[in-house]
Amino acid sequence: MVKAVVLGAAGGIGQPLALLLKANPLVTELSLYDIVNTPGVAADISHISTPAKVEGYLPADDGLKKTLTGADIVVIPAGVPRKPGMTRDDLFKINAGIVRDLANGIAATAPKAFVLVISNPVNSTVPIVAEVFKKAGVYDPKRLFGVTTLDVVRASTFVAEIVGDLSLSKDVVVPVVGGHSGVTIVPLLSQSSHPLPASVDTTSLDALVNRIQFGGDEVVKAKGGAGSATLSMAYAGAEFASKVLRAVKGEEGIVAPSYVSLEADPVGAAALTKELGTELAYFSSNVELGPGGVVKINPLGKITEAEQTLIKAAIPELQKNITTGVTFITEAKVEEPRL
Ligand SMILES: NC(=O)c1ccc[n+]([C@@H]2O[C@H](COP(=O)([O-])OP(=O)(O)OC[C@H]3O[C@@H](n4cnc5c(N)ncnc54)[C@H](O)[C@@H]3O)[C@@H](O)[C@H]2O)c1
Ligand SMILES: O=C(O)C[C@H](O)C(=O)O
Repeated sequence: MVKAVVLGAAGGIGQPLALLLKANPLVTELSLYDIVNTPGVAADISHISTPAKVEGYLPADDGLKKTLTGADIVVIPAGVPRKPGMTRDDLFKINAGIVRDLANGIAATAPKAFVLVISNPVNSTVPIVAEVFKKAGVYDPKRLFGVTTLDVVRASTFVAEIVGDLSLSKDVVVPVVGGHSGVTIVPLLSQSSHPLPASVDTTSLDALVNRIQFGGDEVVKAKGGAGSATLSMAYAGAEFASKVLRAVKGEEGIVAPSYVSLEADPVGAAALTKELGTELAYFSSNVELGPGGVVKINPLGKITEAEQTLIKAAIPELQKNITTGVTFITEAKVEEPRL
């Protein structure tokens, strides 16, 4: 029995993600939560002829608690998306509080669930969830993931396009490491399962790296104010959730990049830190998954000088994003009781 939860389930990502989870044979119960429209979304999805039982809740009548009771995996796409001209960090002001409140709900009701954070800026929202869990005394770094799968999906697609055979895109594996925003997104194209054609010169390679780093902006621009990636994100989120669930069920050898706390695997973290040449509390690297979540954080391995330069550029930005997330909780002002 697996109960999956989507928080933010009526949104652009939430609806198709809920649909894909309903279609996942590993999911037996699907609980949907949003501040609007969840009963309608749940009623609609519940008519799909797959086994998962579907419920939808709003905040009233302890809806968050009912949603989360018995949850095994919680995926969070709640929050506002970008409009043209905004960075993901511009979303922090609104999304930090949303993610904090939802994390408090998870800590109280489903502290053992695997938590997959989609809400941006991921580099900061994952530390927010961790700090909330630490405060509540329920933190297990092996169970908390920032979803960076969309970067991996984009890299696979764009490489397949360049190789000239889109039918390969499902098989192309490119590790994308670092974090999930602009320069913190570092594709390791030298480790691509499918090497780039010799015709790809340095200029084209730089353009490809840039497209993977700023693929989100491409969609934001194309949507012209109507939000950011939703459908490709739902696909990516469902893929990553499925990997976590397959690993929980005992399938071995599941590896995927994800933005995790380096506390999840101190041994792997030590090797990674040596490669990075600096200590970071969170980083997205290839992570081996098992029944308890993170089993091993893999090192970067052999990378090119150009990739080393990209990593160097990512580090200060990541440091800043992590501190922003951590201090949002640790330095939060205690609200004065109102008389
Ligand atoms: N990690 C990634 O790769 C990635 C990719 C795409 C988008 N995102 C992020 O995902 C988030 C959602 O994007 P979207 O396009 O689905 O936005 P959206 O506005 O379409 O949907 C967000 C949903 O969250 C709900 N919501 C707001 N506050 C809530 C709360 N307190 N509790 C529960 N639900 C709440 C809204 O009602 C809405 O239905 C954004 O922050 C976006 O930047 C991340
Ligand atoms: O670009 C965005 O704001 C959404 C998401 O993070 C993406 O990469 O598409």
